[in-house]
Amino acid sequence: MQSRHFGNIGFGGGMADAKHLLEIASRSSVPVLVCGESGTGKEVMARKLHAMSDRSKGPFVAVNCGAISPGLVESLFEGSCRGAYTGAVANQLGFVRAADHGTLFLDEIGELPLESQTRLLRILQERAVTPVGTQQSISVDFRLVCATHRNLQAAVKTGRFREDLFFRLNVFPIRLLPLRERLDELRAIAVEIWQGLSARPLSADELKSLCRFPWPGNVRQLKNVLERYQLLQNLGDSLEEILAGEPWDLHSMHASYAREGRTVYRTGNTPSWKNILEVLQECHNNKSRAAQILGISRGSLCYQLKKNSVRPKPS
Ligand SMILES: Nc1ncnc2c1ncn2[C@@H]1O[C@H](COP(=O)(O)OP(=O)(O)OP(=O)(O)O)[C@@H](O)[C@H]1O
Repeated sequence: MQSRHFGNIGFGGGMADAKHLLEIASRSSVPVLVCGESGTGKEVMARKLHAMSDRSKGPFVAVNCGAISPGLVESLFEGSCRGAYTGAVANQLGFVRAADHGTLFLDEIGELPLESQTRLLRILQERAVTPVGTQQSISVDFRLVCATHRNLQAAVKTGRFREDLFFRLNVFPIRLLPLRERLDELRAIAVEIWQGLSARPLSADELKSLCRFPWPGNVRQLKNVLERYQLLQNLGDSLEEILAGEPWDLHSMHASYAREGRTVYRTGNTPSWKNILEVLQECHNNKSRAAQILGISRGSLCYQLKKNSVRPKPS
């Protein structure tokens, strides 16, 4: 369980639309579900929502549901009294009561085992907990914010997530787009992060370099790169060099883009030979589709294939 102060991360960078939604959500205590790929800033959102709400003076309790073992859910959420089970040497408040008059942030809610989902549903319905080892039901006043990188609706369809719980959580959904889909906002986010690292502003060339990459790791990856750059620039490393050394795991991104029929490289840069081969494989050698994903014409793709003397094998 963590209960941390809200850092100095603001909304300057690329969160204007989300800020508008947060302003609406902050005026009430309705449950909020923040969806988005890993690193898009879901926890940042949740903390900001708490800070903007009239619960800001209360606690913000963040729980990573993916890290809880099913056997401990009951006591971790509802608390326990001393002696309730072997090893219970002291009373435990539990996550829910720790968030009393504040916000309970359940990160990776899609990872919560089914059995634990039932328990959470009951807590939400009753707005109360019963600590392990007691018969006493204790009312709690908390605001619930959940986050997930999973498609919970799909998880409901496959029976992996309870439908009734989904509807309880999905009252006010906010979707954070991957950074590659808000490249126009990338500059603002980069400037904001960089301001916290250096007194020197980022140059136009540096910003241009940052915009050339698709950032599969989203804002987290951008932040890591900028932090590394801030440390290494004094040793003579250029931003280009640091970017070139990044492990760009584009594979999963290509796969999802191929399914959705969208383009990976929107910034006009020429894809590398390795990327061309990966995308072709992903598209089962459908050249039109591969060209679309790569953001180049079919003719350019055929030229590249010819130049490298490769004939895609029939799939
Ligand atoms: N708008 C932003 N401005 C500055 N930094 C940001 C912004 N959004 C996210 N970050 C930074 O990016 C990193 C990842 O953010 P966060 O943990 O909120 O993402 P997440 O979507 O919750 O990730 P995960 O799903 O992996 O838990 C953090 O270091 C955070 O400070």
